[in-house]
Amino acid sequence: MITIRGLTLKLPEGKTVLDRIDAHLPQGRFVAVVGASGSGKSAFLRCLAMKDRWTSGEYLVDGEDILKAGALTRLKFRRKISYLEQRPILYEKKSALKNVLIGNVEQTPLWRRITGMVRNDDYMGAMDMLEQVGLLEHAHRQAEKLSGGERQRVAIARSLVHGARLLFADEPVSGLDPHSAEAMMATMKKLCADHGTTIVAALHRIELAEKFADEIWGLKDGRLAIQVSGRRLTAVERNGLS
Ligand SMILES: Nc1ncnc2c1ncn2[C@@H]1O[C@H](COP(=O)(O)OP(=O)(O)OP(=O)(O)O)[C@@H](O)[C@H]1O
Repeated sequence: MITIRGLTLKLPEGKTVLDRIDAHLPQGRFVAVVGASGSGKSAFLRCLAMKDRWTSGEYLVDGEDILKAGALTRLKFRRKISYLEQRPILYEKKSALKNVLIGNVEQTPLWRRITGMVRNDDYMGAMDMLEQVGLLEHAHRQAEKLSGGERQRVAIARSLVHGARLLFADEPVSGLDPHSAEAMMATMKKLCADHGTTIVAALHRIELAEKFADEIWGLKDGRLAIQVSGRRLTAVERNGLS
């Protein structure tokens, strides 16, 4: 269980981007973060992924504040989390499988990186991940020949293959056609339900959040204005976010 207490992010010039956010993030949940442009969705995800330094607050992981923990505890936590960019960069000439295997590079000894030799375990792990994101049949297709949705799924597989259990995805379906966006949302939902991965994704489209996410967190001017679970937003809640 992860608990966020009083997460605040202030910019050096004084602007408050995130304002005393409190939330619980249980394992295996698919959380959609919605809100108007500029409400703080990206900043929120970047703070949760520990890419931006919190101005104040507590980030409790199984009861321990990870922001105050020792280097080893922080490192262990960082290994469990992954951050997916809006437009992930893939090695265009390499296959989907190779791209996923590259996710393991940081855990690969130098001599194997140089020789390009892949351990059987890594190969199986990458193929498992491709299967989980529904891309097994495209494992050997070059990245440049994949559709936008397929590329996003390669990126998800790559970000989870090294054992991350917690994925923060910034607008993972932006730029995808409606069908691919739905397929991507279904893939993320399945990763949470079947594999216990916890996913927090920023989304522009509330109807996608309502259809696929377990919880919807609504940001308004850097504050967590709405937290709903298992239901659609009311008209008042929707209007309040815009
Ligand atoms: N490093 C920064 N420097 C200046 N302003 C920033 C910085 N980071 C965030 N902001 C400001 O903080 C607010 C929140 O930005 P953020 O990108 O998190 O919003 P968002 O909800 O993700 O928006 P969008 O949906 O347009 O991507 C915005 O007003 C933005 O301009």
